[in-house]
Amino acid sequence: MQFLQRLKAGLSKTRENLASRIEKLFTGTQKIEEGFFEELEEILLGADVGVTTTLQLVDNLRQRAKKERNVDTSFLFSALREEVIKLLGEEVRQLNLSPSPPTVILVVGVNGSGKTTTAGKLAYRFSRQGKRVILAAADTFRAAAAEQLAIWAKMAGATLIRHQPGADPGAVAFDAVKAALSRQADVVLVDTAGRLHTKYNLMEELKKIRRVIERELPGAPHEVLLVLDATIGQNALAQARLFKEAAGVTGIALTKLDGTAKGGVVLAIAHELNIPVKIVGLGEDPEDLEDFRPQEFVLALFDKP
Ligand SMILES: Nc1nc2c(ncn2[C@@H]2O[C@H](COP(=O)(O)OP(=O)(O)OP(=O)(O)O)[C@@H](O)[C@H]2O)c(=O)[nH]1
Repeated sequence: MQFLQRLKAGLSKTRENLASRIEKLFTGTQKIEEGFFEELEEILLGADVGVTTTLQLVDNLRQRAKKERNVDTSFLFSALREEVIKLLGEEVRQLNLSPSPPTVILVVGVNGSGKTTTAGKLAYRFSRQGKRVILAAADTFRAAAAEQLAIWAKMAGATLIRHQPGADPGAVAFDAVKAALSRQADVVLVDTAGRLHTKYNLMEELKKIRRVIERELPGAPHEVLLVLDATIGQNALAQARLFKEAAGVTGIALTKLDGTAKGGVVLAIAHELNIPVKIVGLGEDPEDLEDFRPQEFVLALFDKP
């Protein structure tokens, strides 16, 4: 319940954008005609659900309406919710943890998306579960990134592995995995750079970090978590496509869902990228991280306050 309340509060701008307009449309409609579906399309597009996903959702509703004898708005409202849950998948998708520790989680994404914060929050969460955690500052490009991670490491009670600014990020990842093996750590979180001189360099560097990790610990990284900032809406999709190819992303952490009007982008991510959203960020504090629960997300998005 707490998650739902927090999500509802966080998504209040998206809800204003989506839930109240949908409610107005559904309560104000007497007869289901094409205009109804067109308006629904417009509302979904306005909440950053994206063209492809919106067209698919509304088309599914049209088909369902055709099949029913007595179509009314309450039928369509439940159908819409069902379709969205189908799209997101009903299950909560947990982070992949290795049955034999350490688990290595590579955290990737562009600058400012919330990578360091998410790595820190995860470290905090794992520590609270009694796990031994190593945080690796593989963003050696930006000196402040390691400082920021050091603060999180302290807060979480995690061990920090860092090198000098400008050092080889692969070497940091190497040391972190080695340290995890020798100290019998449970989880290694590798925070990476979000910007280099070129996109090409960044992607090559991520591949290299992956190779180093794989070589040191076969089967790792067990999770490549792409951090996306929900407030950028549809632009998150382009970023995700880029990282999906280069880094072999296995899950998404969607940050800054608190206070965005563009929460509908979750639907587009689920539909168009086929990468599960596993984690959501709902603020800047250590506890502001939750597993993504699709059913509650849909409630938070569509239901009246
Ligand atoms: N409101 C809110 N702010 C967040 C969330 N996650 C991260 N932030 C903030 O977003 C800003 C950027 O986060 P960082 O973790 O530094 O992002 P980064 O991707 O590591 O960026 P670089 O370190 O520059 O590569 C910081 O001010 C964070 O506090 C969230 O879920 N909600």
